[in-house]
Amino acid sequence: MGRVGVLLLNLGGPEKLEDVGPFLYNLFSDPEIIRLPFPWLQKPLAWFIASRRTKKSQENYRKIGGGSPLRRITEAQGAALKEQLHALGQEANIYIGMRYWHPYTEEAIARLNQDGIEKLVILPLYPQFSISTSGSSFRLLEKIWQEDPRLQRIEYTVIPSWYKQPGYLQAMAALIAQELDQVPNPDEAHVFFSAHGVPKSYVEEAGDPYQQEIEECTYLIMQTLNRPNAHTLAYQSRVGPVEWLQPYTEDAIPELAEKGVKDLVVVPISFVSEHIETLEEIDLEYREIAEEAGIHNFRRVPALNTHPVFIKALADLVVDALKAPSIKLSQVYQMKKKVKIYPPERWEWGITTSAEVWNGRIAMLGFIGLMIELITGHGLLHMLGIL
Ligand SMILES: C=CC1=C(C)c2cc3[nH]c(cc4nc(cc5[nH]c(cc1n2)c(C)c5CCC(=O)O)C(CCC(=O)O)=C4C)c(C)c3C=C
Ligand SMILES: [Fe+2]
Ligand SMILES: [Fe+2]
Repeated sequence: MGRVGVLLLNLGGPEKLEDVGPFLYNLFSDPEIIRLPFPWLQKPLAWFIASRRTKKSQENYRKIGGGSPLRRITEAQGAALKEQLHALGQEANIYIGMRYWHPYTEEAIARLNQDGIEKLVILPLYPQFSISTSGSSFRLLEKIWQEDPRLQRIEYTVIPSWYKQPGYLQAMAALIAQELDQVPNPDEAHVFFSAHGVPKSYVEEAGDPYQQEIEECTYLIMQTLNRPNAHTLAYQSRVGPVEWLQPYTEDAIPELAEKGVKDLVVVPISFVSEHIETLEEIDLEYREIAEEAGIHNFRRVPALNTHPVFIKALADLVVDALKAPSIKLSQVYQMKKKVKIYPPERWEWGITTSAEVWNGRIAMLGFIGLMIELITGHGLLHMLGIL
């Protein structure tokens, strides 16, 4: 086998408070994060939303020490993975490609090109697939691949999602068990899975398999845990005015308290590292909601970070992927069957899918304009500097 590389894909996070604005701009510039009818509107709207959100987001990052720990943790995961692969007899270089902050995916690709990597495993650090996370990174990679002929010589394979991997499930179950055993009556504690949300339309209209993969993952973790505890799944971190997957974490916690739950063990399920949504949103915001609602024991299961069973699971995924028939970037969306590739782009006359898509887009544009006018007191054209 030639020189082997593993490309770890992740979201990225601002390292300093000054990074928050440009990080948010990068995030909202992604059409997989805000789906807009007209591409030309993407950048101005990204700038607008990022400018409005920066201050509040900076306050949250300040509460967790002034920046995201994501880069440091992902680098530690990469180093541990390299060591574990070596122990399994598989030498490999590890590359980290972040979607919205340093080290960017483009930088990782430039480095693996320089190193002369001949065989590459693309492994997103998201256990479940979503259009907005792994899907967005895969789309970016497809574009980079098309533009760089050198990459076409690399034999690569993609791991689309891996939430069923036994080692991953065991590591999650071990961390949950450890937390349950800290409460006075472990069997009475309620296990509360809090997944990162996505807009409901991603699942219902665009066919994102995310909700189904999260639900199945929750079920598999509870089976692996093999304890009698009751459990709930809810979704956190909603952004913007549209409906996201329900129930929302901030509503589900007081509802459980009302039903008499006193001990709550919260499990962050969509992400394998500590980040702002665990350290700030769960540990500070949801804890306050829970305590006000009468929950005595609020415990949060730590993220997997460099848990040895988890790192072994990642190494097993890589070793298995190197042996299996390769999966191409263009195949991922076919495998995640329900995902529609893109809405039809060409106009067709009559009551057609295309007409409905365009009607929807025009309505959406009107809606965005109205929202901006309501929030700011100025019209969209005024905001964009056109009027
Ligand atoms: C699997 C995890 C994630 C999904 C799904 C996801 C979808 C999604 N996110 C936003 C908007 C924001 N996300 C932000 C930060 C952020 N998001 C994830 C993970 C998922 N996002 C992580 C791990 C992080 C934190 C990185 C870090 O700095 O530690 C932010 C910025 C923070 C803030 O201002 O609240 C935004 C905004 C949307 C709109 C979306 C689905 C469409
Ligand atoms: Fe997010
Ligand atoms: Fe948040």
